[in-house]
Amino acid sequence: MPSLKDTHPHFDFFSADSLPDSYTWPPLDDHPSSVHRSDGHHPPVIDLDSPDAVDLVRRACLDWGAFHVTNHGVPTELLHRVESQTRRLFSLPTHLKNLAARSPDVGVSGFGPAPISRFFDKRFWSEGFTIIGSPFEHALRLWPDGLGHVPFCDAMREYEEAMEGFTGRLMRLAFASLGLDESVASEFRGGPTVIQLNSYPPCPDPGRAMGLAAHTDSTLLTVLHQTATGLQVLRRGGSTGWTTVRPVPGALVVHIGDLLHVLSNGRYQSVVHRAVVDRARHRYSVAYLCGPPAHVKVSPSPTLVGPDRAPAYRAVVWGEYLGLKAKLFDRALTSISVPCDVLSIACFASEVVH
Ligand SMILES: C=C1C[C@]23C[C@@]1(O)CC[C@H]2[C@@]12CCC[C@@](C)(C(=O)O1)[C@H]2[C@@H]3C(=O)O
Ligand SMILES: O=C(O)CCC(=O)C(=O)O
Ligand SMILES: [Fe+2]
Repeated sequence: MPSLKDTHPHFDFFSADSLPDSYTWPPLDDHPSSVHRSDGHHPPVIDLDSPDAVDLVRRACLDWGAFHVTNHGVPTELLHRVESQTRRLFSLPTHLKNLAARSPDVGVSGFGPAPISRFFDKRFWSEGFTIIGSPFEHALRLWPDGLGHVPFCDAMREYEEAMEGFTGRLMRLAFASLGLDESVASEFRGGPTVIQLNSYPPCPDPGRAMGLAAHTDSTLLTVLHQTATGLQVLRRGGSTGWTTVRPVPGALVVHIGDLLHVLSNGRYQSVVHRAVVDRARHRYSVAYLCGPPAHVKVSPSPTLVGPDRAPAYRAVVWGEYLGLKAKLFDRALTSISVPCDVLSIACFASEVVH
């Protein structure tokens, strides 16, 4: 079984009093400690029970590709429990973490740097634990006494159930906001569970370290639970640089992923985001990555395609798209876009027919 040492030589984040060269990035000008923005410049907070929720979601998706949600129905007690089990997991000693390291031959689940880290020369100041399906097998290796894994697995299973309900509601809202039939959203429910636990230890030089580099998620939607500052988003079309998404107590953050970008034929763009780190605070985040069932093809919705609006992307299933992301990273979405010459032929053909 490969250990973390094989895939990513272990580095003790806590004993470092300066940044090693392999962790030193060019200065992050937009690090929250050096940027002070007005309060208006922030992804909106949407009350899911608001009668205007559909319009608010449409505006947020068009303007930001990200928003906060309150009244989401996920119990506060469960959010606390998931965060405390996440802390418990990352505070395990390295020799135990090595027993549950991600192994490329077996899959993506387990401890390791975020999979996209291999596209960068410099390392991320973070650790990740990816859960695909049940965490039971990995958790039993970490807590071999027969009981230690129970509170961790219970919290993750309950979170998964709560997220299935919540993302079902969100997908219906997103469909309605695009003018699509809400009932079709149910076809995209029930995909494999993917939870990404992230840990960002305190860092001696946060302005030159990167928690998680800029990326979009390969999902329909991602729900992020964060209680400390660190998430930043790029507002599409704006020239305003990185915006720090400060945690809103009790709210969950929602990101548009690449597959909703495809389904909406580019009307809703996936949000580019990253995580930065702090000098004093150890930050944790929990991402629930919502994708479609394995066999479901995602393509631009026929309702959003017409004679004047050709499909901008070809159909793709989640597994294939994840493979493209793992190979091409930020060129994955472009790799499934329909080239312009094909588009103009399609437009011409439809003009001839009509
Ligand atoms: C289903 C998945 C999405 C993800 C790759 C993965 O196979 C499991 C981990 C996910 C994650 C979480 C951190 C950011 C991200 C870009 C990464 O490196 O791993 C995402 C991947 C993704 O959305 O492409
Ligand atoms: O920790 C964060 O704020 C971002 C995490 C994230 O982008 C991810 O897990 O995909
Ligand atoms: Fe992400």
